[in-house]
Amino acid sequence: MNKPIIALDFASKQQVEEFLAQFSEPLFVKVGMELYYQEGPELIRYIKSLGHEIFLDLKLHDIPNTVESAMRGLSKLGVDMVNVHAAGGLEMMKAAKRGLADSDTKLIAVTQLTSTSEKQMHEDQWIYVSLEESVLHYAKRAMQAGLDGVVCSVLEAQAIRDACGQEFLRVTPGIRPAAVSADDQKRIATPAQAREKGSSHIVVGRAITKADNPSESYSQIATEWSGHQ
Ligand SMILES: O=C(O)c1cc(=O)[nH]c(=O)n1[C@@H]1O[C@H](COP(=O)(O)O)[C@@H](O)[C@H]1O
Repeated sequence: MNKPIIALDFASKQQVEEFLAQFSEPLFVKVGMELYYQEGPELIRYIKSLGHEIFLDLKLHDIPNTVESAMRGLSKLGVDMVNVHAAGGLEMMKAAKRGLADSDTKLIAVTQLTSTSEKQMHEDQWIYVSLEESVLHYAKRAMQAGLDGVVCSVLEAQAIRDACGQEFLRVTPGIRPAAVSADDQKRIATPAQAREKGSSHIVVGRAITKADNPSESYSQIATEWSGHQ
């Protein structure tokens, strides 16, 4: 079972240091734009030096040439996973993969953000199919481009596994233990539902980072996710 990925949505290295000091085991952490735009590559090197796995979540979405060059730069960081927006298109996703050619970094594509409802997708994007159909379409395009998987919600994970196979990653944020509020997320599920419905990875931020006892919250979520309760 893959470790839950902890979203380090903090504003500074100091906050990251204080947070990570509460854990003794190797973790799988996600560095997103809030942190990376403040602390940059140096922070990635620091987290790697502690022995943690890293998902660098910058959600690239630009013309193919720009994305390829950006990925070539990111490939030197030696992170475990990076992402792009599938909405950038097949050519952009192929370009992103070319940029990572000399590294082992896994590349996944964001389908529809977990903060997006079907109604919002219709109103904002004028995509007039069901949300699941849109996510599935993006997943198939990502697979066609040679990517390793997608970011989706738990609600679409099973359909993607059926269509794209077990090896194609289904990385699912929007995870909320029953007692935690949904905040801005729309398509949410518990860690146990994620396991039952075919996620390959779960991403958890505030339910751990804002908990009174983050390490205890992490252990509970990891236990529920693994099914060994
Ligand atoms: O790519 C992501 O990681 C991502 C995609 C998505 O569709 N939804 C989503 O919430 N995320 C990220 O996953 C994390 C979820 O955080 P919490 O809602 O606090 O658990 C955040 O860092 C988001 O940026």
